[in-house]
Parts: sequence; C-alpha cells; structure tokens
Amino acid sequence: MAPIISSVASSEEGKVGGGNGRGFVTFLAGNGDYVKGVVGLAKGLRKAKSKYPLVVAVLPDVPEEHRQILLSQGCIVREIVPVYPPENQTQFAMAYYVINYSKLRIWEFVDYKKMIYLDGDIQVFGNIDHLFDLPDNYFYAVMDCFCEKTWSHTPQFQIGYCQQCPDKVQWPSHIGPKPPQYFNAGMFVYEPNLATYRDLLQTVKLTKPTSFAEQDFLNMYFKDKYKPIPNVYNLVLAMLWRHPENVDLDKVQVVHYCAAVSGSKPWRFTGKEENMDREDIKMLVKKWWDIYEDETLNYNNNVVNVERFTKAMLEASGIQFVPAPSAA
Ligand SMILES: O=c1ccn([C@@H]2O[C@H](COP(=O)(O)OP(=O)(O)O)[C@@H](O)[C@H]2O)c(=O)[nH]1
Ligand SMILES: OC[C@H]1O[C@H](O[C@@H]2[C@@H](O)[C@H](O)[C@@H](O)[C@H](O)[C@@H]2O)[C@H](O)[C@@H](O)[C@H]1O
Ligand SMILES: [Mn+2]
Repeated sequence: MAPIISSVASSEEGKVGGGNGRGFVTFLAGNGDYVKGVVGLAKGLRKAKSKYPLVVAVLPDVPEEHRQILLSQGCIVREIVPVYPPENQTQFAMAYYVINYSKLRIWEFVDYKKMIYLDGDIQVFGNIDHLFDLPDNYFYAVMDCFCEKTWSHTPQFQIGYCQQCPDKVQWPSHIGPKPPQYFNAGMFVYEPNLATYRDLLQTVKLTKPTSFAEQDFLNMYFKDKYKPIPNVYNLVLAMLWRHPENVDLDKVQVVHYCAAVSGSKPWRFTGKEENMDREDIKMLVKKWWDIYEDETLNYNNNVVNVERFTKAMLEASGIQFVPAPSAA
C-alpha cells in the first residue's frame, strides 16, 4: 500500500486521478479482536507494495482507540451507519452474520471508481493491484465451497454437490435447477455507484434473510454480473481439506482465514480445533503472524523511509527538502 507522505491519512486519497480513485476496503465492527485482522491486512498490503490505500468502513461501536491504531497504520477510517435486514426468524450460519449486512455501505464510496473489498480475516501475500484493471461493469469474486457443515441445511450439501468439483456428483434435475455459480463474499472487485447503492438498500428491505446473510443477498443481487476469478485470490481455508486438488499453495495470493471453527482466525489460533493442527494451516497462520509482528511494515516506519529517500534524492539534485507540515 503506497505510504501517504503527509502524516495524516487523507480522505481525499480516492479523488486522486480525477475520480479514477482505486482503493482496498474492509469492514470492522465491534470492540473485539478483528482490529488485529485489519492491522495485519494493512501491513500485508504494504509488504505486497500495493499502490492503493486501505479504507476501513467502521461501525459506530468501533472504539476510538481502535480507530487511532488503524490511522497510525495509514488506513483511511470511515464510519458507516449499520444496515439491518428486515425483522426475521432466520437462523444465520453464525449469529454475528447479521452485522455483515453493513458491508453494503461500501457502495456509497463513490469517490473511488473501483475498489477491492477484503474481509478483516484475509491476508494478501502477493501484489493484486492488477485486479483493478479487470473490465468494468462486472462483479468479480472467487467461488465458494458447499462442503463444510455450515452448509448442512442446503440440498447441495445433502446430495454432496459442490461447484468446486461439479463432475463428482451430477445435479439431479428433479430437485430443481442447478444453483448458479456462488461466490464467497470475503473478497470481491466492485465499482461503488450511488444508484446501485440505493437499489441495494431498497432491495435488502424486501429480501428474506438467509443463512449466509449478506453473502447470499449479494449472490442473488449480482447473479447476472458475477464473474468468477481464480481461487488464488481468496483461498478459503476449508478448500485445503475439501478440494486439495484445486489448491496450489505456491500460487496463492490471498488467504481467507475462515473455516467452521473460530480458531481459524490467526489472532485466535490455538491449533487444537478440527483441521487446525494441519501443517499447511500452521504454516499459513505463521505467515500471518510474521507480517503482523513485522515492525518494519508499520506505516510510520514507511513514511519516515519515504521522507528520508525523498530528502536524499532532492538534495542530490540540489533542491532543498521541506517536510510536509505535521497535522498534529
Ligand atoms: O466481530 C466481528 C465480526 C466480523 N467482522 C467483520 O466482518 C467480516 C466477516 O466476518 P468473518 O470474516 O468472521 O466471516 P467468515 O468469513 O469467517 O464467514 C470480518 O472479516 C470482519 O471484517 C468484524 O469486524 N467484527
Ligand atoms: O456473512 C456471511 C459470511 O459468509 C462467508 O463466510 C462463510 C462462507 O465462506 C461459507 O462458505 C463457509 O463455509 C463459512 O465457513 C464461512 O464463514 C464470507 O466469508 C463472510 O465474509 C460473510 O459474507
Ligand atoms: Mn472472513
């Protein structure tokens, strides 16, 4: 992520290039430990030398201390108003999924022309800036897997059908049409747009909530615009034991630390839960911690380095360097 020279993250970043603003965006709710995930993500984008800023859409319940941590890591922090689904008796796959509808607010960030959304439990290990060059007017995301027990309520799970291996079990026509391609909503490439934003909010009021909350909703809403992108851009951990034939860890650019156990989040990892004692899982969790604990990846280190480099280059060409006035 490009270090911002001025000492205060500019909320004008997205206006760079006359409305061609590009940025990564994530979502943070509550006063719990997901802030660690977002700090790790900010540092990972910096290590991958991404050119674009990370915007963090925070719910009102994110404490000031966590917001300051994110600002100190060069993030652009924007408070959003929660979005709630209509009154419902839905049994979400995870009770807290109800807060994930608030992700829909990121369609309002129209000072950016194109954004890549990343969950806070995602780490970017390679530069994925090229995804911003994908053709406009589509919704890009990686296909999910239906094999974890979180899907046990669905016909796909019950007949053993998964889009990750469509030839293993044929979809029987008597139970109705095969489900359309279905994406994991932890990572996607999209274009903020006010008309789409207003329609999303209007449509969510009229849509019965289902197990995977906003993920199901987004799949329904974008089903005609959705274009799958390779698994390397959002490796959901469960793929390692559900579809190892579809995973080449050497090629993976983005890891999504999500599985049916809460200990899949690196900052909560104990290694004692189902599948968490696997060597590949332990290696991926260590990779996450190596970035999270790497102080050279802290934002302030990078800004100082950029200022030192700029000063040296200008003075070498006989120009006096005057640092940006501190906003403090
Ligand atoms: O207490 C919470 C729970 C979730 N999230 C955000 O919501 C996203 C989706 O939740 P999660 O990743 O846990 O869902 P999963 O991908 O595991 O289904 C997280 O990545 C965070 O960005 C958060 O900020 N605080
Ligand atoms: O609110 C619904 C969430 O649904 C998705 O997570 C699920 C999904 O991937 C299932 O397929 C897995 O079985 C499950 O473990 C995992 O938690 C998104 O990652 C998350 O951002 C969010 O949209
Ligand atoms: Mn996630």
